Amino acid sequence: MKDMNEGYITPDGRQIGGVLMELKNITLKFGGVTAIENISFDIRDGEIRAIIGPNGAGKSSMLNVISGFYIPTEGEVWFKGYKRGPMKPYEIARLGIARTFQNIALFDGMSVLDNIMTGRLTKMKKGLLAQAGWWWTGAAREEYENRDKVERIIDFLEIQNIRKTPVGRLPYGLKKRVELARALAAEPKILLLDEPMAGMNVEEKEDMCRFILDLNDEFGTTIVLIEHDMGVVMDISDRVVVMDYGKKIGDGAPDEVRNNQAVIDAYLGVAHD
Ligand SMILES: Nc1ncnc2c1ncn2[C@@H]1O[C@H](COP(=O)(O)OP(=O)(O)OP(=O)(O)O)[C@@H](O)[C@H]1O
Repeated sequence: MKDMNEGYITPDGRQIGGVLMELKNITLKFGGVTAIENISFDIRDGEIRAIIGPNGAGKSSMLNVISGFYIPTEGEVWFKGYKRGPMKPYEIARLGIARTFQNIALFDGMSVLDNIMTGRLTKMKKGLLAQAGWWWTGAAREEYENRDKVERIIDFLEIQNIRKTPVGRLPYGLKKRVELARALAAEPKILLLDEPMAGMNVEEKEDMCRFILDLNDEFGTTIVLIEHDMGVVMDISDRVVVMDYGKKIGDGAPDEVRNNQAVIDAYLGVAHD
């Protein structure tokens, strides 16, 4: 990879920009357990960045540090050139960070459309009083705009035909797609995907891969994903961070990481010294 301060061009010809988020010497401890030990890496504008590693390596913990949900025990997180302090969930969303979860977190009784609309809550500027006088105060226009954005996402993810269906009735793969739609509704700068293909069949995985690549392309969204399916990771990621026992053991383009001996050993379960 070339001069990282200037960004870089991917093998498929996409221009990746400057540093969007920098994680500096991150350590995270839960009592006596060190989930992350002194890890540094950056996330660049427009990049698809994967975090991989065996079970218990610390990947979810790292995603929670990136999202601002966990405050690291040591180290700093810089986002868009500013050092980030403790934040409330709505502040995280307003900063432009959205995520999906390992276990689907949707409202089963609500329609697909209403679930996706909940993803726009942090974008709504008008308060309840304005909603009461919604026509005069501009709340009506805002609602139309919100609906418009949501409809665009529904079209993009090809879920028009289920927009009125309660989420609880959908098969697993479609629920995951609705979760993605809800995260996109917040128009995030960085989208965090925690095992987006887990539990999917081959066809659902192919669809999800296509949507991730397309949304990165169409909306310019930077994506950080944790994924166990190595084929998927190597196919769609620009750069990969590899964790093992809370440490970073590799970082680079898929080909570099694939040929890294420490990574091969970690995946083959070679004993540590
Ligand atoms: N809230 C917590 N309290 C205590 N220990 C935790 C907590 N969260 C994670 N850990 C521990 O931190 C380590 C890293 O866990 P983490 O879930 O981040 O790994 P992971 O790589 O995401 O694993 P998996 O692939 O199985 O999801 C593990 O030893 C785990 O038991």
